Amino acid sequence: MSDDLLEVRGLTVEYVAEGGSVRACDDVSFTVRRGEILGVAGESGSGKSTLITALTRLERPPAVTTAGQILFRPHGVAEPIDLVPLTEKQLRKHRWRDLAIVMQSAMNALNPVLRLGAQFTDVLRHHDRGLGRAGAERRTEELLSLVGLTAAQARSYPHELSGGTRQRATIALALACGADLVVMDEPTTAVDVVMQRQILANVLRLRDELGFAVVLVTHDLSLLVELADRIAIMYAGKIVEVGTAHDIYHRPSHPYTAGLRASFPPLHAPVERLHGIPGTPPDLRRLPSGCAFHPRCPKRFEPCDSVVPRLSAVGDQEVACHLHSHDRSEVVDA
Ligand SMILES: Nc1ncnc2c1ncn2[C@@H]1O[C@H](COP(=O)(O)OP(=O)(O)OP(=O)(O)O)[C@@H](O)[C@H]1O
Repeated sequence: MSDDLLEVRGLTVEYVAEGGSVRACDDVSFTVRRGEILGVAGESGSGKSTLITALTRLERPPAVTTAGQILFRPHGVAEPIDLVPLTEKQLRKHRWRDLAIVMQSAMNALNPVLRLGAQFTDVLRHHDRGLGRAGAERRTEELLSLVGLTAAQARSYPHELSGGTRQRATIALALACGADLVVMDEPTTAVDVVMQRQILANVLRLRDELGFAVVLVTHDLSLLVELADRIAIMYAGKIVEVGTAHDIYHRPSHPYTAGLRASFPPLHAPVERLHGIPGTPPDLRRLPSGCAFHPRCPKRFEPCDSVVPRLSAVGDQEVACHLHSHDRSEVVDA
């Protein structure tokens, strides 16, 4: 069986409006291996949430996927499934069981009028018709204990629980059906830093135990460096660099990655001075010519304002930057 669980090819998502469309995800390609944690980072507006909602086929108008493939290879399936053309009914077969989602706010995922335990047993029994009530309750307890919650908490309504507890419950719910891929969009923004660390440490432990892969979106690069195996950096709707968490942190190749890294506190050293990236991300309706980052880039040179750099391999990383173009003639001729 292929090691690649997910292979995204040329995914393009546009927000369609009368005055013109905005391409918030532009020809995005990457892979997610079985059991790996792939982080996606970038400033606000870079297209992270757009990518995630398209990936899980949850985008709604005005967002439209206009090109690309999302090839998914869940367990027990011989040929990869392209999620892009599937109908909602076809997708339902994969949701929870193969592909689970943890959204920014746990309140959106949990039904406010159902006790926590009932939501778990509903999901479990929907996906396993042979599972009796007692079996579903036992499994619910197991799942809640995985994230440190008690059977007593299963009898609570979501509003009776703290934000952190609700978010842990959402993660347990996402794991209820043994999904191969769990997609998380800023899963801990609603909770304090201590709880954030606890929740993410839980995700890491569960991943080691259960072997699911995670696509984790956050603007917090230092958090990803601690948690992710590989990191994809987005800027203006494009992936500009992908590499191991170690390389992204210690040897960033794209000047944007280097700037993003410098704007976060060091992992294990006192904070001295943080250097932000000058300027702001571009308005996607009026993208700069060439590399979208060039107006903010300290290393720009002659091709940068006229030629869009392509994502290409540089050692173990992939980088879209003219500084790393193998073939400068390609840059000059284009
Ligand atoms: N509903 C919408 N209608 C039109 N354009 C939108 C809409 N939502 C997002 N966009 C456009 O897509 C861009 C990317 O937005 P997206 O939410 O995917 O970015 P993000 O990286 O997730 O940002 P954040 O970290 O703030 O959530 C925005 O800058 C905006 O131009």
